[in-house]
Amino acid sequence: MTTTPPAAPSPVLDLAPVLPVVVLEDAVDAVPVARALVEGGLPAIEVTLRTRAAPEVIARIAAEVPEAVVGAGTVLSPAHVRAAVDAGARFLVSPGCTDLLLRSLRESALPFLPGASTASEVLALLEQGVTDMKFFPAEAAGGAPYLRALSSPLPRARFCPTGGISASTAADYLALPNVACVGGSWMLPDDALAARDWSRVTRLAREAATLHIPG
Ligand SMILES: O=C(O)C(=O)C[C@H](O)[C@H](O)COP(=O)(O)O
Repeated sequence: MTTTPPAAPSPVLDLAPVLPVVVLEDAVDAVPVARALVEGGLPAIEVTLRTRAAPEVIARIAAEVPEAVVGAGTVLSPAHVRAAVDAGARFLVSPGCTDLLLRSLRESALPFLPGASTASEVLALLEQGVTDMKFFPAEAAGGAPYLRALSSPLPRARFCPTGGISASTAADYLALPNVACVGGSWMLPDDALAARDWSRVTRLAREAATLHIPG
């Protein structure tokens, strides 16, 4: 049997109470969005690989917004890991995990947050030495009460719940002992992005950044 060293706890989880999830169709918006988020107090930024523009979005933020810590989300395959690393991503996030993906995430040498949503998936990651995870899709999978129920039998797992979380539900998650930060896109409403209303993004980011992490 091979033993794998434990994955280092992800410093990304400790940068701010909220990890903004950015989906951009046009790389021209990358730098203003990142600056708006950083100005609001959210330096860690997850750019999902769901759009064609995503690698360029990551590259521009990495090059032009040094105060930001930009990572890639929706990392589903070794090819995505390579694309994210090449673009300059500093952390990797996936909605779920497989052995193949976990191997590739480890080989990247970047901090990573693999997704899990059941006790068995969490246990499988713990067995691999991974303690920091994304709980996805957070609201649809059972929300804060579900995640609280996982904390008693699986106290070593630390989560960034993401998926369907809003400004009004984020605090419920942050009150849990097994939550380090929450992810979401609520500070980037579609209409604000369409209008390029960066001051509104900053305002929403600032509200998110001041959410309290108990203890
Ligand atoms: O594609 C992925 O890997 C994702 O990361 C999905 C995101 O977690 C959600 O799109 C963000 O959740 P919302 O706040 O509901 O927008």
